[in-house]
Amino acid sequence: MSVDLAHIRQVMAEADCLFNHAEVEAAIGRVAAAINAELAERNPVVFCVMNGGLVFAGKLLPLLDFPLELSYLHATRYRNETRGGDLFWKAKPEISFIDRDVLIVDDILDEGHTLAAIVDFCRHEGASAVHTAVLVDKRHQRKAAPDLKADYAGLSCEDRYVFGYGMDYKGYWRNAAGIYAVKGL
Ligand SMILES: O=P(O)(O)OC[C@H]1O[C@H](OP(=O)(O)OP(=O)(O)O)[C@H](O)[C@@H]1O
Ligand code: HPA
Repeated sequence: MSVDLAHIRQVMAEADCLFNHAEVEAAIGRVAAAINAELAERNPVVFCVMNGGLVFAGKLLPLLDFPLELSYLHATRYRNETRGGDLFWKAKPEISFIDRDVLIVDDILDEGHTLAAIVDFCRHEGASAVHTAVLVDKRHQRKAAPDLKADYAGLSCEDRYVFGYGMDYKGYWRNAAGIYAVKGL
């Protein structure tokens, strides 16, 4: 599929900045402090949810000051689109986490189907406790379950399609150094 780079550039030029670099970094610092306070003695396996969780995990991990193991998994529901579909596992966890605490790190809790499915998977596969951290929780009433929340959420954003800090618009702008909302979405 060919990509219209002019459109991709225009989306950034017209986007609304919801959180600038300093605001996002401060939020990541707060999440790290909370995790340090609560999980330091739990010897967790931290799973970065690819691709979106990459930037958040990369910023968060050096701020955690206790022993942990790192791995990744890749589950996707959006596949470079702006609407979610069925969850598709591109890579299931390879490291054993039976009887271990697991910390799932992802960029965004939107409708929450992705996080809920990953949490179910980890519990089913024998994790003793599953903790969740997201950079952004999107505010709306369409959550997969009404009480669905992450244990740690850096920021709460309005109900718009957002990108930056790992989150993509059509596969682009995961590298944006702030969190932006697409004009009109
Ligand atoms: O709460 P939900 O509505 O389920 O959406 C959140 C998920 O969607 C995005 O992943 P995506 O499917 O786009 O895969 P990607 O991270 O590879 O872009 C994001 O990284 C979350 O994992
Ligand atoms: O608003 C979003 N932006 C980027 N990726 C996403 N995945 C779910 N919601 C979003």
